[in-house]
Amino acid sequence: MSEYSFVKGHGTENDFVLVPDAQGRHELTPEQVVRLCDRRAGIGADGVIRVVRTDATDDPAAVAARGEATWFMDYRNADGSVSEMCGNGIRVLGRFLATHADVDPRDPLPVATRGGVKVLTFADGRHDGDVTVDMGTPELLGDTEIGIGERSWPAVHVSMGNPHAVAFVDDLADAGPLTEAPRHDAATYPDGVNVELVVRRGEHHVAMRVHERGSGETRSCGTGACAVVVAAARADEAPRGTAYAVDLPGGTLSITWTEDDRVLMTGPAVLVAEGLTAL
Ligand SMILES: N[C@H](CCC[C@H](N)C(=O)O)C(=O)O
Repeated sequence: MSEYSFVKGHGTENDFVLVPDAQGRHELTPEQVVRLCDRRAGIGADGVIRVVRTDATDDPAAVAARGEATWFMDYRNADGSVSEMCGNGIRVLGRFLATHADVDPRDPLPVATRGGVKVLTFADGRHDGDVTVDMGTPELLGDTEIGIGERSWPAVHVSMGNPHAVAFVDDLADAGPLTEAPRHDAATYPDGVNVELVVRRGEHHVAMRVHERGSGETRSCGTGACAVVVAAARADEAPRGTAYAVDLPGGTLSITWTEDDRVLMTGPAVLVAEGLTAL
């Protein structure tokens, strides 16, 4: 077993183990990711983020982003599966780079992901404030349905680079404990899906729960909150540029679907510990 340095962080209590790997020497196996995420036998997290230079990995998304982004976010879910994008995680990655690498928080920070290059900006150019992520253009892909226990709800299929099914419910408690993946159409979601349940709290104000593909119910999901706002803004016929407040069990995110069809997500990012771990 070799030792790796790690940093533990979270964004609205969606938590991650970051593995700094600038030179691309620590490609992680699914088994290693599962061990890192184990909340008893490991450090514990909803996912793992390997932070690697785009010129130090042959991941196609990183190779395609060379010249545009120095850093690549290699995101894995707690079950070891790979995901295209992680909204809370990329804010935590930004915080790490602004405090541990030679990244100047006064400048926009492009980061390569499997869902394309995302640009981060730091509030007031400070390394310790909220982080805004340009999450790119959402895709509204039609209507679908999800099922939990005896119940089912219509849902909206939204992609933020990763797949989401957004269901408006009367009460977030209606679904009970989200102990297993909600039923969904396998043809629509051949690689699984992140499922969001949402209620309205006021004008341009919603609250949600999420069952994440590969991680189970989490306290927050950044891409999920973006998918929720796209579905809600369309249903509300809200003017583009309207900021929505999204309450999650782990905190609140501010999300805007802009006039040029991009989604901006703003929220906190907290580093809570760093150390060494055997893998
Ligand atoms: N927690 C992440 C989402 C991870 C999505 C992952 N579960 C997937 O398989 O797409 C976020 O803040 O966006």
